[in-house]
Amino acid sequence: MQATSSRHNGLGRDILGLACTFLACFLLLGIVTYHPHDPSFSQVVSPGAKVHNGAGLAGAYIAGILVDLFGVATYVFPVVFIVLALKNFIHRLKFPWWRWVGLAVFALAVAELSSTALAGITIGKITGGGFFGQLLGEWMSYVLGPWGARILAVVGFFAAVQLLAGNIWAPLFAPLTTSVGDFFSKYQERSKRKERLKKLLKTLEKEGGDPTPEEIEARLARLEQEEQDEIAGAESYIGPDADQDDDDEPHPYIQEQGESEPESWDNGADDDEPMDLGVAEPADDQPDIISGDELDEENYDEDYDEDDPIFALERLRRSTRPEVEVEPGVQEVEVPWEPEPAPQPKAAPAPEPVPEPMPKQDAGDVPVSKPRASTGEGRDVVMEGQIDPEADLVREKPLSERKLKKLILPPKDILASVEGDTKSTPTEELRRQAQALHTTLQDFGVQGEVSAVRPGPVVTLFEYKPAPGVKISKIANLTDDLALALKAMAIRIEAPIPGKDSVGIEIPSKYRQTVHYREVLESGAYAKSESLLTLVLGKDIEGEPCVADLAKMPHLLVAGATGTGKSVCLNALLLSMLFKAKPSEVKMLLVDPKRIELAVYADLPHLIHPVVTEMSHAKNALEWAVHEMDQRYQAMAKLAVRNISGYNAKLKTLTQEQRIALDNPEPIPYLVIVIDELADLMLIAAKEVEMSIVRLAQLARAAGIHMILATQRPSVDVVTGLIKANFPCRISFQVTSKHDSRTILDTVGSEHLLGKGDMLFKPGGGKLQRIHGAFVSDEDVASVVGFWKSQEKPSYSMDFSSWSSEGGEEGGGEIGPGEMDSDQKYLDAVDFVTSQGKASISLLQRRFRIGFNKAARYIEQMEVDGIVGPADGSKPRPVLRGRGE
Ligand SMILES: Nc1ncnc2c1ncn2[C@@H]1O[C@H](COP(=O)(O)OP(=O)(O)OP(=O)(O)O)[C@@H](O)[C@H]1O
Repeated sequence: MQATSSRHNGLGRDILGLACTFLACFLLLGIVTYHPHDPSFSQVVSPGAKVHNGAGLAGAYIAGILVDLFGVATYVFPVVFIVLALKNFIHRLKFPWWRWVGLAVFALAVAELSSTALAGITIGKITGGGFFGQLLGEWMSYVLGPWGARILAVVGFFAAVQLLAGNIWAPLFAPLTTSVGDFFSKYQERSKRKERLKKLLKTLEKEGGDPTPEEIEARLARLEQEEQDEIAGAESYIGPDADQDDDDEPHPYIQEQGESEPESWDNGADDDEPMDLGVAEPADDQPDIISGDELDEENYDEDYDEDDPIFALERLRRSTRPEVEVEPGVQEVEVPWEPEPAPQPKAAPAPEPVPEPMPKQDAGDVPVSKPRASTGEGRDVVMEGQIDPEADLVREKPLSERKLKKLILPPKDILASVEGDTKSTPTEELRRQAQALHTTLQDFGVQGEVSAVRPGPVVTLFEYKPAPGVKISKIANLTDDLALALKAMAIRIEAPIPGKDSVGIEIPSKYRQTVHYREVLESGAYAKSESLLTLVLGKDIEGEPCVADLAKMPHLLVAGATGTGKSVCLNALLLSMLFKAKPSEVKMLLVDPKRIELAVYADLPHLIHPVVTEMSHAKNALEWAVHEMDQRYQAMAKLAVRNISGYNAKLKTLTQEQRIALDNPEPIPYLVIVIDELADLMLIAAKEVEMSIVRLAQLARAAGIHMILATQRPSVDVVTGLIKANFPCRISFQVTSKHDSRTILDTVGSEHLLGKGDMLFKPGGGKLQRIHGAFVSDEDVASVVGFWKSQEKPSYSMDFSSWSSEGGEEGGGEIGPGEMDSDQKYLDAVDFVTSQGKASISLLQRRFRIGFNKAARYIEQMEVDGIVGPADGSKPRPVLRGRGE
């Protein structure tokens, strides 16, 4: 039936492919051996005259008519048939419509050009553009003029080549655009420096005194550093400039992620480290701009400009320079900003609060770093040529240095290669099963016929069309009887199949195939999905890859009996995000009461907190998430946007002044909260946990916060009605009873699943879908996590052990004047805001790496102490006095 028809299809395609191959060869032969003296439709030769064409009389006639009509462009015709032949032979070969358009435009452009601009051009024995070329040329010259027509034809030619061959021009012009870009950025930097120096000289003039050139240079360097700090402060999350964003675009040939870079605000560096930006740029650029090369004797004389402050400084330097012969190298050393290229200057933030330093051998522990027997290739965690060939070296380097490297997404081949599991049930066996099914149903008094058989990787779907008058509930109730009669482990009946007049009977296949995670990851479904939160689920019963978008769900509940594939599924879901999103785009909060299931994710840079294993901390974590959601809503309200994508998009359009006026808003990454065992969490504080989860589930979508909850106890005290009402998307693995299935999916069915990742997926509002979960091994998980760890350390911004007390104190009790005088950090914060002349919560959060509550308390205390003024909307507060004044 189905199999037979697909075999017929395959045969038909093969025959068509052969026919196209013949036509391609025949045409090519006819065209290449075309001779103008051969007979054709437009030329009669005397009978018995010799035919020169290699394809005989037929070739002569066909080539003749084609050459008359298309001239040189005739050569395109064999190509058309070659493509058609390949398309029939190679099913996966894609030749989309725009390539056909490209081919047509190419032929027209060639025909036009060979009858006008390149008239007289001969390829083989074919000359000119034929009838159509001539017609097109004349018409275009009439409409656009001769030159206009030529330009359009040339542009058409190049456009056609681009359509056919992809973007080949960009790499060709890349060196040119880069050098032009470099030239302009150097020019810009130089002008900025001139401005700065002008201002400084004016200030110095006002101040009086007689500074030495070295002092001037030192002040200039300081000034520059301060400016960079300011910019870095403002852009600490966004990144210094658009260029860096562009740099982050993955290489199209390394990683097919054009598909997955919707938000370009990420600069690839650690967003929480403003000073890195300062360190990143000047090391190379500063000496270029001022010292050594540019101000040496030659340049000085050559580019001399009376008004140029740089030369004014050099004049001063020369006038005060001691008359001593100085070696050129020594002079370089004396330039005051030389020791500062990689400074940790005064505005540098406090060191990152990384609670547990990453053990050196972390990434080395990853088994994948060893060569794989299956592929025969080494699969180092850091792929050769993509980050650094020597992974160890990368790990040894200081963090700041590594941040300068761009973060790249893991390549898909970091996963173990999969071997095609192609053993499928023989057609004979399928026929026998269909017959047995038919007979058994007849035995139970159900009339009808098997209308289609669809074999899949794990189960085979038999479509059964009941005779008129048969109640489908009668078939649905026969599940166990059919399983017995067909000697099947478990049978699931879908009655009816949506949109069909049949009932689906799913019987386990004789040979169960494993759905490998890599297969689905490499499928078009995953590649095409642009969401950073695309989740790989597995394959449907017909073997089609299935992915889902967590951002749309917007939360997911996963339940199933123990040992049925939940942990593997969670790993697959987490990995799906790690293949698309950088730490600055998606943050994760993992809660793992069992302590071992998610332990492999420790030190993943996407984490905002080490994997939470203490349930009291997990409760705090959920409360924090609610608080974070409120903060995000406030931030979005400030920019008058409705969700985080709007927020991040609007941020990019803000000017520097607007940003400062809005208190330096920062881009908001997605936050994905994964709880591996909800039951354990509900045990300690069911009401509070439920309240937090429900609140998040109801509101967090717009704020970019999404939850994945897993449980092996799908009882009503864990998966409560309130939680269920707010989690429309659910996955159920095999469960032990109908009752559990109802608790999870509101319907029966998951008790008939086969375990080992076999699941029922309930999309929000949609029909239940049976999916065979993708299998991902622990080694693969470790490889991907190791890949990220080798690029960046986590920067934990939260501590849930102290969050509760911090939150508890918020707004609680009056703070007396001077109450915090013994808190050194508070005193530092006062000094800091005094030096800045303004104060805001986010400024303190960034500068001192403290939580929102603490920063808010500091600001409140400063207001009580009379150091800062009252709040004025979203503007920073003014500083009224310094400490001790
Ligand atoms: N998609 C899959 N394909 C093939 N086998 C799978 C798949 N998912 C899980 N398995 C098999 O099932 C076993 C149990 O899976 P897993 O550990 O994920 O179950 P679990 O539901 O998390 O169990 P527990 O609740 O006890 O932790 C795995 O060791 C694996 O061999």
